[in-house]
Amino acid sequence: MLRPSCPWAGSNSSSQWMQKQALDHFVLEARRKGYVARSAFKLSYLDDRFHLLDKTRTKAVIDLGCSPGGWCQVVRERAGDSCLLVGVDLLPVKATINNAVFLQGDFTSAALQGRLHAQLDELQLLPRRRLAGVEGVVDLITSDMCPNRTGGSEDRQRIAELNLRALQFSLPLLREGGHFVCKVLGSRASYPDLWHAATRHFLTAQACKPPASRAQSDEFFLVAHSRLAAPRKGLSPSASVGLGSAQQQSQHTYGLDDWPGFARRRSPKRRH
Ligand SMILES: C[S@@+](CC[C@H](N)C(=O)[O-])C[C@H]1O[C@@H](n2cnc3c(N)ncnc32)[C@H](O)[C@@H]1O
Repeated sequence: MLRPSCPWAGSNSSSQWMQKQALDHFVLEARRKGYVARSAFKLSYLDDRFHLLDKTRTKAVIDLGCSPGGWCQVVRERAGDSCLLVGVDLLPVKATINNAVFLQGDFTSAALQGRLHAQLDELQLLPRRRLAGVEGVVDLITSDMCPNRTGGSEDRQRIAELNLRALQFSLPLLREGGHFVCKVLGSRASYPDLWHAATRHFLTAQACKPPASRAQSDEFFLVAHSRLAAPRKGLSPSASVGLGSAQQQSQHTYGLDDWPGFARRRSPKRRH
């Protein structure tokens, strides 16, 4: 959402946010390239760096927290039209994406997860039984989900819990060699359980800050690359595989998200 109407304009923080958006390089670039959100450049960067998407190999992607649809646009662009794409968000998706299924609701609710499993079943994306055991078939699961932020340390805890649930949900669905990416807040110390699980189940795990992620934000992305056939044993929570700089991470304070959910809820119309 690039140029929202702004019924709440007048409060300092929202007009500051609008000013920042108007001048922002990535907002202008997103508008030029037809992305519905500047966040598209975060996934593009992560893909350039970690090779998550491929036109011939990527057959199925799940995007949690997908509204307004910037990441889905990047998936469609980079994985091609035949890649199955399922998105979930509390809010409706604004982008028009061919051959994609969107489910609106709270990812953490049993009802939404039931609908999601039914949808995955219909698309034949549920784990398959093989002679050697059960195997997932999804190539990439992303989560840019971010609960509305209060600015306190509980934000980090809430997103860490949400991410852990997303990873627990994702592990059985991902094929061997598949990837999991999620937005994290703060340094690795803010999400020890998530980090531990990522390093056990994937070949590498790295926290990365794309240039499109605002410098004043404590947002990073955890990229868990290449799901292992079986989890590593005996890895302590402090073990590091491809660890980003914790010192660099801890310099960042809370900042604004891209066109955050609470704002979109108040202003459903998008103007071009
Ligand atoms: C930063 S935005 C995602 C932007 C998206 N990646 C894009 O490029 O367009 C975060 C989204 O997470 C969604 N979200 C937060 N908590 C959620 C939950 N429990 N279930 C589903 N969606 C959630 C919000 O509604 C919001 O749209």
